[in-house]
Amino acid sequence: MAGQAEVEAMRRAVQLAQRGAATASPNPVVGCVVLDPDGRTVGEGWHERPGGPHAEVAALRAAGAAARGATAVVTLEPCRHTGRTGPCTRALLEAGIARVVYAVADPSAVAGGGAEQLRAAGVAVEGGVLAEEAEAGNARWLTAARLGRPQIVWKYAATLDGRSAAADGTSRWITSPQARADVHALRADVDAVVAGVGTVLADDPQLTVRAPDGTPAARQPLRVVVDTAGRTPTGSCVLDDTAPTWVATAAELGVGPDGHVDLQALARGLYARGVLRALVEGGPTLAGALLRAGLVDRVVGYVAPALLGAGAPALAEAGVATIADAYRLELLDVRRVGPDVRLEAVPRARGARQDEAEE
Ligand SMILES: NC(=O)C1=CN([C@@H]2O[C@H](COP(=O)(O)OP(=O)(O)OC[C@H]3O[C@@H](n4cnc5c(N)ncnc54)[C@H](OP(=O)(O)O)[C@@H]3O)[C@@H](O)[C@H]2O)C=CC1
Ligand SMILES: Nc1c(N[C@@H]2O[C@H](COP(=O)(O)O)[C@@H](O)[C@H]2O)[nH]c(=O)[nH]c1=O
Repeated sequence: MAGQAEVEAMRRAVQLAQRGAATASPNPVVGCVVLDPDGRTVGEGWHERPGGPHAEVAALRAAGAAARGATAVVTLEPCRHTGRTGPCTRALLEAGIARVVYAVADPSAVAGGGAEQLRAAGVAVEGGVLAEEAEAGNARWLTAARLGRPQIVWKYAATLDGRSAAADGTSRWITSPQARADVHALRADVDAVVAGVGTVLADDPQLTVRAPDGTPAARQPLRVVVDTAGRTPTGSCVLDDTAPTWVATAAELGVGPDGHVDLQALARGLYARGVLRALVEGGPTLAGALLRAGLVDRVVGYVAPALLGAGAPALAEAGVATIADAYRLELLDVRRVGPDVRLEAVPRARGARQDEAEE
């Protein structure tokens, strides 16, 4: 059982971890406190940026010789892999740490298993201390690590009758400037903005984060065009130099069951590029295919009080033939944005009706 001093040290380590909140991505935030056998803090550290020292290494450096026989209290299970820096398990062993207390297990295939390795080397190891607090501070990274892919948010803009373009293909603009500013806040909060080549051909979108006056933000997410045969025209706005762009083709990723880009490979490819959360901005065909592939974790809909009566629906074929197969979602949030309504929802298990789900 972790003693009082260790629990307090973990609380401190959770705070320290947050110092890396703005800079650690795509790495996790991690904090570490080294306690001597009397429970006194002899070193503190946190992970600041990818390529920089891990929290354990920073704390061990601060502790110096006092680390021998001491306890390392760390918010994430120490890694056992060599990435840009060496494994933390080795650093802990070399420093002579006698006991390791961690909060959350490392779910990643390459880095996980550190606890076992330390135990095998004779270190006393205890996990799960203040796990909830540490988990909350690292939710984005942990979700992606457990899935082995980014969290995928599908955003669409539609009229009250559920259309995302008019009969002639025009769709600028369905929603208000206020709603579109909200979309730019969504973009600013993700690592990639994804669209199908159909949207690129129809809209020539820029897919960047911009202020209302058009000024691009300093930090831009990766732009991704899902484009089986590489039809993205040279000169497309999405290929300008405002932000990096990945044109994801079948030549690179292979084809999925429907003959287009393999979407599971796309998801893994995004993760490999450090994308922890991706925003899919259509169009309806790609959104339907992602839903079928089980690759939509959250939906954000902007609904404008307008009617079209004809034109493309917000969502095309998604593998639903009968009402029992409908995707049912749990509504998390509904609010007005200017004249429009913004809805946020998460998919539930297929086929679960609202009334059944409430029983
Ligand atoms: N209001 C809104 O929120 C939005 C509206 N729109 C509107 O939607 C329309 C464009 O729709 P749409 O053509 O459906 O656009 P999409 O962006 O969904 O592009 C569809 C294309 O993506 C490519 N693709 C690559 N891999 C896959 C895959 N695994 N599954 C499915 N498609 C794949 C396919 O072409 P290929 O196989 O050749 O690669 C496919 O034709 C325009 O009118 C635009 O204005 C678009 C976005 C948002
Ligand atoms: N029409 C429509 C949207 N369309 C989405 O925005 C993209 C344009 O991005 P950009 O060129 O960066 O401004 C477009 O290709 C499509 O994905 N979004 C909305 O919030 N409201 C709207 O009414």
